[in-house]
Amino acid sequence: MDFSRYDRVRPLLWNGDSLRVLDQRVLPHRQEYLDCRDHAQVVEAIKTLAVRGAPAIGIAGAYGVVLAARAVSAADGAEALARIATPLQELEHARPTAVNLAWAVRRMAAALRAAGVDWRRVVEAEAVAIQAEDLAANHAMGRMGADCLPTGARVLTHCNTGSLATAGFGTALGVIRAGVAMGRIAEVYASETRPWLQGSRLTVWELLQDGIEATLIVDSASAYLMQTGRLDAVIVGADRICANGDVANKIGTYAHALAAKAHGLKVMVVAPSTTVDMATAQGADIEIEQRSATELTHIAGVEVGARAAKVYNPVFDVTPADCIDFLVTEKGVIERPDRAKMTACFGAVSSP
Ligand SMILES: CSC[C@@H](O)[C@@H](O)C(=O)COP(=O)(O)O
Repeated sequence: MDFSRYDRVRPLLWNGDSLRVLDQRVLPHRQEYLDCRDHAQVVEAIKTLAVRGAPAIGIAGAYGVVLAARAVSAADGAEALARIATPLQELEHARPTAVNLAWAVRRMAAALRAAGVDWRRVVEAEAVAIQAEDLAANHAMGRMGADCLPTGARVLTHCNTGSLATAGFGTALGVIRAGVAMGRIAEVYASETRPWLQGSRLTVWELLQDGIEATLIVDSASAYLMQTGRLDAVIVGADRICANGDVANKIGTYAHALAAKAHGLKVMVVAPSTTVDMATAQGADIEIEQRSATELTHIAGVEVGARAAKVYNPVFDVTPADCIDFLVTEKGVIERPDRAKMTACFGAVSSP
């Protein structure tokens, strides 16, 4: 099936000299691209969420390595790598929870280390390959995930896992696009995703570009929708998937998953294998990013919270493996993931 009509948005455009980043901070009201010409601008774009979503920050990080490497002169790849140790650290640690970023920076470093005199060409080709592989993985996952759904499914998704969060098409949103195209999905609900509103600002906008109508709900309405029989499945992405199948994803995912289990609904997690981190044994070992208090106290720059309030703003949570019915990667679908099934599919450690 041809999904091209559902595949229009591109968050990252490499033009050979610079990385153009669709600025997600100002969507959906303005569509503006930032032009990143050095690795520091890429780091800033990742930290400030101009580019966000686990696979997308991995791809941005890869092009950040290209820009860092181009700024040095060296006889071969190994010498170039030695000269960009600090930029590599800055890129790898721009955000802590999504493993795709560290994975991509390490894969780029490995390519550079092995490259000879033509290292400039090699390093650019590696970043282009990372981006192309992510798009291909999303198309494959879309089909496989949609095949797991009953015809006429009514689904809820959280955060934004679409083209904006990836090379294109999306992970969980890719399954939703494919499911709509294949006639498997009848209704889509998107939770607004406090505090940064990835759901209401980005997911709803993306789906509208494709002519897919989504119904927006507040995050805390999901259990009520399940209780009143309006949903069949929850479909989400992931920022890091551990060796035992535990999944870190946007804060609120765990609550949706618990409610789904209490009401007998299916929970599907969709992510490329670049999100799998077999070196992290379990969810409790994942560093959960904390972001600024103003994300809660202000909305669109306007202060709405009481000034003296203490704020705690963890932006990811961990859904235990036993809440997950389907784990979809480009390598296939794992039902009820656990350590043995994860090891059989991904081996002991998957990072380069
Ligand atoms: C395909 S994106 C999967 C996840 O990265 C997504 O659900 C998510 O949690 C993104 O968080 P964000 O803080 O917006 O980068």
